[in-house]
Amino acid sequence: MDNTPQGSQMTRPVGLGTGSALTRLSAMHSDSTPYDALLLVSFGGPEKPEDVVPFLENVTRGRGIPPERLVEVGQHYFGFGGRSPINDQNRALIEALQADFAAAGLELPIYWGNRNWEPYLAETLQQMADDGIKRAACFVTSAYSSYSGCRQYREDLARAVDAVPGAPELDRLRAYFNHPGFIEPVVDATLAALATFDPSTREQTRLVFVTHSIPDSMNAGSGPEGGAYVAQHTSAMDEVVERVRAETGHRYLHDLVFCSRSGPPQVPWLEPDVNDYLEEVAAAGSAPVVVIPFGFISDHMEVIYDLDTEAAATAERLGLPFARAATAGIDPRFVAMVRELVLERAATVRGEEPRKSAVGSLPACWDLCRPDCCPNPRAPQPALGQLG
Ligand SMILES: CC1=C(CCC(=O)O)c2cc3nc(cc4[nH]c(cc5[nH]c(cc1n2)c(C)c5CCC(=O)O)c(CCC(=O)O)c4C)C(CCC(=O)O)=C3C
Ligand SMILES: [Fe+2]
Repeated sequence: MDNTPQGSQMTRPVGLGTGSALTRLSAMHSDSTPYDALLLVSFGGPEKPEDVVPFLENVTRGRGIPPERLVEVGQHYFGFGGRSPINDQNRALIEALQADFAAAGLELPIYWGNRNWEPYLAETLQQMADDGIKRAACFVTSAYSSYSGCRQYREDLARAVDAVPGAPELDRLRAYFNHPGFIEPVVDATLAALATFDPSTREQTRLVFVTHSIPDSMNAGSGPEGGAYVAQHTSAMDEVVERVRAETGHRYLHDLVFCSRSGPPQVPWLEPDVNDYLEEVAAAGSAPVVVIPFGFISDHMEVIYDLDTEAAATAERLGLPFARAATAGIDPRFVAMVRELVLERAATVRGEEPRKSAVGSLPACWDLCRPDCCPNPRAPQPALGQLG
């Protein structure tokens, strides 16, 4: 599949020396009509110890998480001073996006709202309404399709719109697990992690692709045909492995594994858990491991606790050389991807047929979800961004 990035960097006439042509081109490639804002939609996290319990209550309301699991997860947060890294990472992403937009001549204010912590989505929509925002594109900080990463955010948005008279119209941008702006930073992070290992044994390394576990049933219901969560991760993983092969000349052994399982033990969730997987690697004769948290776009608590703390300790105990690949974070390619997604969707809404960048075995994701896609595991609720 063609993977040339779309956008101004390709068509900019370098060295033509005609300021007006440059200006015209950049304006043409930065037409975000009909959007007058971008809304960053995220999970939210606690910022101080007193926030931890109310945050966890928000996350788990009515979800049947056993109390002992909540105590355990609370400890993860308290271990880091009661502060999740996620809000600061979203602040950094917004700053990077503002700089990227400005450099591209895109004048679009950026707002931020969360599911589980301040700033809550409804407060932000109120601010947007007060500022006269009429229609906004929504970038969700989850790259893959599942109830938790897709529909639940669309339900959150529908509820917030409902609560705010005069709220702007909202379009959720497509899932981006296979956008080159996401895949390329993961490839480079994997290469950088591999480079920390001794060249003489480097090719024995296992690439351990890690994402958030979800219930098997949630995976089965994800996407229009079901199974999209695992299918999208598998496709992204295969693409990264192939690009690493192209760079290094070696096709590394690799697997898709999971972290952060919660929920009652009798309910099956996606496996293997990363720690169990490392045990298997050790039992099979040991190998260096590069842990690649490609299910997360930045270093969330799952990454700094479940991987950097827990899985790293497991690897150490087992004597496996361990390196953790960086997340996309504010890599300039990832930041530019957000801009491309806004402009792509804006063009689609205007009735144009923009090129939709996607790499690997799956096409670019759909803009609007089918009503039966990623169903709510409890009871159906109104959700934004679907067909019909
Ligand atoms: C697919 C997925 C993503 C990726 C998509 C996305 O990014 O949205 C994600 C992200 C996140 N999950 C997060 C935190 C938590 N998730 C929990 C619980 C759960 N997650 C689930 C799934 C996912 N979660 C599920 C099926 C549950 C069971 C309860 C339920 O059905 O909803 C719990 C409860 C305690 C526990 O059991 O772990 C916590 C505290 C944070 C913040 C981290 C930080 O502070 O940096 C982030 C970014
Ligand atoms: Fe979660």
